[in-house]
Amino acid sequence: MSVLHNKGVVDKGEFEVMLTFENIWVHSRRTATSSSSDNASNNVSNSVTSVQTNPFTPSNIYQKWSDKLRKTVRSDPILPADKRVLINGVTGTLLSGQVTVLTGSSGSGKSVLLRVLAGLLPMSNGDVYLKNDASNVNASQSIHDTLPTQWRTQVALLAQHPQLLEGSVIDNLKTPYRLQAHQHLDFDIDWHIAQLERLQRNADFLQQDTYHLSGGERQLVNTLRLLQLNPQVLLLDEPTAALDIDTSAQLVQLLLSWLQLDTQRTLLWVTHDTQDIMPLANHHWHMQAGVLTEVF
Ligand SMILES: Nc1ncnc2c1ncn2[C@@H]1O[C@H](COP(=O)(O)OP(=O)(O)OP(=O)(O)O)[C@@H](O)[C@H]1O
Repeated sequence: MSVLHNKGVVDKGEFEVMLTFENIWVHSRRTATSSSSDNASNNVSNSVTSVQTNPFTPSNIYQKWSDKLRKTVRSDPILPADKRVLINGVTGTLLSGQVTVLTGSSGSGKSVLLRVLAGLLPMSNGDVYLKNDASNVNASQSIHDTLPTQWRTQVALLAQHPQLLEGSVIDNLKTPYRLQAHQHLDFDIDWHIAQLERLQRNADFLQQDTYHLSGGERQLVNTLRLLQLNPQVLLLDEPTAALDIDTSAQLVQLLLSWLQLDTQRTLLWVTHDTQDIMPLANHHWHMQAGVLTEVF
């Protein structure tokens, strides 16, 4: 039976709760309004109608298209700001040492959920709790009571499109240590060389210019840059989407070995390709139109 110790922290048998989220809602924030489109098209049409004589002049042809455009704009439902629901009251728990796979069609809200959990996107309602790393007892910290920079040292998001800086691979790997949140950690080149060996690359890779890296190699650098910082929760947004079969398999192995090396880690893995990671999944969640369901 589950036992609630503190808010957001529950024992789940042999596994510990690393992260739990409760009743999360996210609404879209619209910045452009339909009325401003109307005004814009009105302004154009006003200036055009003042010169109409020949129906085949460019300005009259423009007028025809402008009228058509205005009709299209008006036929759209006009939603007030904060009306569209992107995430619909979702709740879930990530357990230690476990891989949770999240599937769902394009635009269903998977990336939005990951960004909320990583503290990169504000939620309209709800809470996220992280197991308190410094404590042996079952206590947790809320995302609302934690500095974003502090939160992101423990809950890391591996984005779909890696952003690397100009310079060498090793320059990029060292970059996080310049941030205050990671200044207590030391860059460990031997760890990187060992990981590169597993990825069938030698130490020369560290000196390569990131400008010349392939999409797959960029993702590998991005992954190593995050893993070296030892987050408790790793959120993966389609990490193998741009990789060939071999590199994809290597990355899956790298991530799973990393997970198994410490019992205080968990993975939430968004994917469309259920062949690479699904056989290894402990849990499967599915998202549809912002609603999360547990498949197993
Ligand atoms: N910051 C934002 N503000 C408003 N709407 C957003 C924001 N981010 C995403 N959306 C919208 O939320 C919906 C869900 O987007 P999301 O990126 O989570 O989809 P996804 O399930 O990850 O899709 P894919 O599998 O294609 O990556 C989309 O309609 C998107 O346009």
